[in-house]
Amino acid sequence: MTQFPRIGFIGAGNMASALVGGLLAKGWPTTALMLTDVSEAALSVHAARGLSTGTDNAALVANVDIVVLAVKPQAMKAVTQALATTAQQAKPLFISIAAGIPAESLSQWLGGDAAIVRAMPNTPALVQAGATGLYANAAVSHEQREQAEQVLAAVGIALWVDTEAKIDAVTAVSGSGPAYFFYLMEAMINAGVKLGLDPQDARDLALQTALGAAQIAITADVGPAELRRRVTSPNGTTEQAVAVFDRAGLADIVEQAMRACAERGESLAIELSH
Ligand SMILES: NC(=O)C1=CN([C@@H]2O[C@H](COP(=O)(O)OP(=O)(O)OC[C@H]3O[C@@H](n4cnc5c(N)ncnc54)[C@H](OP(=O)(O)O)[C@@H]3O)[C@@H](O)[C@H]2O)C=CC1
Ligand SMILES: O=C(O)[C@@H]1CCC=N1
Repeated sequence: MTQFPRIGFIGAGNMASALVGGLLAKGWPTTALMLTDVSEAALSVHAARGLSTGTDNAALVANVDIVVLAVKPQAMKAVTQALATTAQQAKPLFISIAAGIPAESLSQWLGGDAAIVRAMPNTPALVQAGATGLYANAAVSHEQREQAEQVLAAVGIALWVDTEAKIDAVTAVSGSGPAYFFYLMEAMINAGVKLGLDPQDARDLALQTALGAAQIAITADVGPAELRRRVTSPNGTTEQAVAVFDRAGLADIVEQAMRACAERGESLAIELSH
């Protein structure tokens, strides 16, 4: 296996930028990373740090080991169909990070029998704290599987799921997950201000608390339920807050939100797979 496979990103938006930023910080050589996009503005930040950028998606496919398909799901069919001839000649590994789009559709659009890994990463990849679920179709070789894992594990944790349908569940937990925590952060900061804190203080306290809670939950030898119990003194303050969450049915709301997220993955597949 090449030590650093050459990776080309088609689409240089939010998620590609997070992955590229994380890979660069991890020591991935600039010469092994390239990007294309229809938007010069999206490319300029990458060009400024010495990466090869351009607008010719087919030229990129012909020059890399791994193509990361990082355009919106709605753009995926047109982008991949335009690459079919080059894909059949170059036979790179394609990693699609798009929500919803099935590997079978991508393979067909790319001319058939394409090696496709579906990956569902998340934006904390930027700080090597990413969480990615991976699924490979039958055309992916053992070496390509290792390469895909090498790339995503460089920017966080990467785990394989055994059915493609589980990518929708990964999306609900970790792909979209950062947004849930940001939502909670926003709500806590706003509430802290309403309780009388200076906005900067509310922000610093809320964000440091999120960081600390995540770090302790990752390293502790007990689960989140026990960690919560350790914060919750009998007849104390936390108990009152958690009682409000329980009365509002917060756990049920979280489940409903995550089901809606996973179901959107399924409906994107129905809308966009033909
Ligand atoms: N954002 C996230 O947290 C996550 C996103 N994803 C997936 O990643 C994918 C990208 O999402 P995100 O980064 O948020 O989206 P963005 O819109 O930020 O990035 C997509 C980029 O692709 C460009 N683009 C459109 N058409 C083409 C084309 N023909 N050739 C090259 N580039 C093109 C877009 O340009 P323009 O805007 O001008 O159209 C845009 O700059 C999606 O499929 C999404 O499901 C997966 C996990 C997490
Ligand atoms: O919202 C979306 O559709 C994408 C996929 C996961 C995170 N963002």
